[in-house]
Amino acid sequence: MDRIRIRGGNKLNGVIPISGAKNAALPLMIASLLTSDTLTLENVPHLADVEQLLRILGNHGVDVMVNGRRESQTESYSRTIQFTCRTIVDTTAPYDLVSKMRASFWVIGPLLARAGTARVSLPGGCAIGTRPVDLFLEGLQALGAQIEIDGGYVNATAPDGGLVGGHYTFPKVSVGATHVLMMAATLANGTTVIDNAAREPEVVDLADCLIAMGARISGAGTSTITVEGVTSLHGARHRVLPDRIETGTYAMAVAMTGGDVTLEGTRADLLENALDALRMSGAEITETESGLRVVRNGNGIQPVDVVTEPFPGFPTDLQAQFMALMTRSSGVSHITETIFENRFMHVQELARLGARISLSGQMARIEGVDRLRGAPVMATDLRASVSLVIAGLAAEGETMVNRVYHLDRGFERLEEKLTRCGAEVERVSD
Ligand SMILES: CC(=O)N[C@H]1[C@@H](OP(=O)(O)OP(=O)(O)OC[C@H]2O[C@@H](n3ccc(=O)[nH]c3=O)[C@H](O)[C@@H]2O)O[C@H](CO)[C@@H](O)[C@@H]1O
Ligand SMILES: C=C(OP(=O)(O)O)C(=O)O
Repeated sequence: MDRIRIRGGNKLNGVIPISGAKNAALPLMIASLLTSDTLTLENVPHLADVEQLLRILGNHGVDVMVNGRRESQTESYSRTIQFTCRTIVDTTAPYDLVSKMRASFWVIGPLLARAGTARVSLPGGCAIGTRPVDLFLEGLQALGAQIEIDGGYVNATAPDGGLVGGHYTFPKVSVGATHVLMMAATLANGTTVIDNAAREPEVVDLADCLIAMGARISGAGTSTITVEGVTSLHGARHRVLPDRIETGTYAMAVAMTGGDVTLEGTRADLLENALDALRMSGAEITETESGLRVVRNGNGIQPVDVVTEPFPGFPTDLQAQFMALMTRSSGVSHITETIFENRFMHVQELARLGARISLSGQMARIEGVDRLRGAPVMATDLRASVSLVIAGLAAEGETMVNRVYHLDRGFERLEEKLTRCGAEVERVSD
């Protein structure tokens, strides 16, 4: 099981290429099920979750051709991948595949829309919460789907003539359920209106791709999305959105260590509230032609209170990373997690490095300390793992982050990207 060894104390200076977004690539890949033509995706990141989804899509009959190229170490590894699903050969998504990667549950929408039937394993929860799928099922029922749950599987059937356009208002914002409902609605008979839809940039990216495939969608990025069903979709070529969570993560790493780093291939509008919080903490962030320049020299880290919210609020996927930054602030800060019920597992690991954090329900109180000291720590989930790396970069001595398979789900070539900027970070394989 791989580990990551960090020797802290170095500033970060240089350039970090930002990869395609995991949370955009996954729904885009699943959209390939909606057409018998070829969907070509550019800038697909090399991530464990992407590789797992390739296996799942292959199980449904998607042919995959990777003609990206592995460039020198100084260039991004982004790949161009072609997906062709001439026929859906299997409408079952089995437990042993779905349980490994929650977003694979999202195939239920395209399977229903194109094949009229789907048997998809319930994904089960994960470290950060139970993560039910009730909103997915309610939304699909609003399009006429018959749903029953049996033996841990969702059995879904569309009406004989196919799904029917409907109106569904989400009682709470769900990114995945918005993706799924939007994809299913593209091939429904009639018009679908989705209210209280997720506004994340990844939803807009998926809508842009679906429109390129011939879908009729308006309102993506707002709370109301309208989809006018069509009889079929055709192939397209689409470039995966830059990863805003990776962007925010590395910006927080620079804010933590001090230094001057340009994050290449990303955009400020992807981060909204998170950028505001970073600037309030004392980081100088400016837009450049190639991306974002992050500088923190001299002045310390200011305490900042944040509350996680759906986009454009502060993203829950940056909560752990921001907490790591706040452990070295000059005062007391508060972080409130409103999206997931169990997303503070990094707290006890940060405490092993000397952080002073107390929890009261969904709120963490962080009292900044003058120094962190390296120690062995355990990654518990994807974003918690990288918060330990950020803390290790500023800790005195050596920090060993165990169970980095969590990290490999969502961060491409992290050690290389940090080492290029002066960090002492290496992967240790047992
Ligand atoms: C692959 C991907 O894009 N993952 C992201 C996606 O996850 P995901 O789409 O799973 O997260 P959701 O936006 O659906 O979850 C938001 C909240 O709604 C709840 N919920 C969701 C669905 C449902 O049917 N019932 C229900 O109660 C969840 O448990 C959670 O408490 O959005 C999350 C919130 O921005 C991010 O943290 C994840 O990184
Ligand atoms: C929670 C995350 O992903 P997933 O929904 O795939 O678990 C994440 O990207 O932080």
